[in-house]
Amino acid sequence: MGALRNGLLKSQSPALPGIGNMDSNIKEFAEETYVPTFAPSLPVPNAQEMMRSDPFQVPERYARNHDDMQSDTVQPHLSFEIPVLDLSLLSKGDAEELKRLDLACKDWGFFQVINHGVASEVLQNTKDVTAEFFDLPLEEKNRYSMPSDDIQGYGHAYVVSEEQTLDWSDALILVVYPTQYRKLQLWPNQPTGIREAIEMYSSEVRRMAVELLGSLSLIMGTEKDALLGLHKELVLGLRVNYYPPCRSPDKVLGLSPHSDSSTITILMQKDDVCGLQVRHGGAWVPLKPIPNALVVNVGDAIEIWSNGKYKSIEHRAVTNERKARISYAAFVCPHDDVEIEPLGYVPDAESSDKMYKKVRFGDYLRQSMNRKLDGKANIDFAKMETLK
Ligand SMILES: O=C(O)CCC(=O)C(=O)O
Ligand SMILES: [Fe+2]
Repeated sequence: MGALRNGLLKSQSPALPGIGNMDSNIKEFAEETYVPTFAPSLPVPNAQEMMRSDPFQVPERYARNHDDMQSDTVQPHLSFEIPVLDLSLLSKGDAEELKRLDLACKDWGFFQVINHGVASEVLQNTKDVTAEFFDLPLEEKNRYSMPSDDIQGYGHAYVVSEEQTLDWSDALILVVYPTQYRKLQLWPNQPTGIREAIEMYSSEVRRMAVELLGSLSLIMGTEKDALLGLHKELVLGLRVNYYPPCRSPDKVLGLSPHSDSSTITILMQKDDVCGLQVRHGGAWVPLKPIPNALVVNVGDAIEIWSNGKYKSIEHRAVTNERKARISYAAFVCPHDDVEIEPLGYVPDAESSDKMYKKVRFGDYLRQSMNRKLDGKANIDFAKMETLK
């Protein structure tokens, strides 16, 4: 059975202590249920504690190559060119806004979304309660540590060797949808209300994702519900990134350059600290937060489905000298068993030749999670041999 290749079977969902009205959303599984695991990651020191114990040190494992860092070009004046789209117009099928979406996905692979319909209280509550989580003593947070075989829980992902340069961040990673994939033993219980906040925020993000998939289907020349249907089941993983300040921000990176393996990623970030940078024309462009807007980026799955018309753009996070930064990346993905390949009828596709072969999404995702974050290297797995 393909679905069981990378997962595990459990006969019952775990107990749900203190989860309040979330219980009603969770089915009782009398039968065996597939719950996927993703990839192992080597344990590394906690970045927040490291900073707390000695704010002036940058241990060798975190220090980036000086020449590489110096040769990076950052172009802050281009920040204002990153498109801002209105979801309420997109959802109504507004032709002009759909055209702008097409350009945004072609030229930038990144855009900010306003009028998305997620109440500002929901955004703020999620930010407040998760910030409180990261302020808890390490011992409390470690109750939700990632197990040795998976990257769900609190810890670090994508660490595959003792030699690789480490990112200046910690993360809490949880699969939220479908509900039967939840590993609730890794969902924090503290501070009060954190589970409900994650549930509420994720359900809003999922609604947004469905609307965006509708608009993307239209600009890809197909029926509005086509992309959602292709997912078989919408999988949503939430990664909350905590970037402690760094007194030498030019020596470290919060998150190494990478593209996301998802279909799309919906990202919330703190309004008052800049950190996200997007690759554009060979330079890095800071994505300046618009209060209450959410950021969306094209993931590898859309690049493959659109035969390269829409590109999953490399991005990275830099650290701030004084302020911690928290970002919330919701990765919207197809079911593991979905086979993705160029759709074939995307208008104005870059090439009429197929640039990507058919890949099972679960295999694609796991090969990308079993390596360090490394620019656009993931997508080679799906490239036609002749194009590698
Ligand atoms: O912190 C950010 O803004 C970027 C996060 C990100 O790219 C990710 O988690 O994949
Ligand atoms: Fe990312």
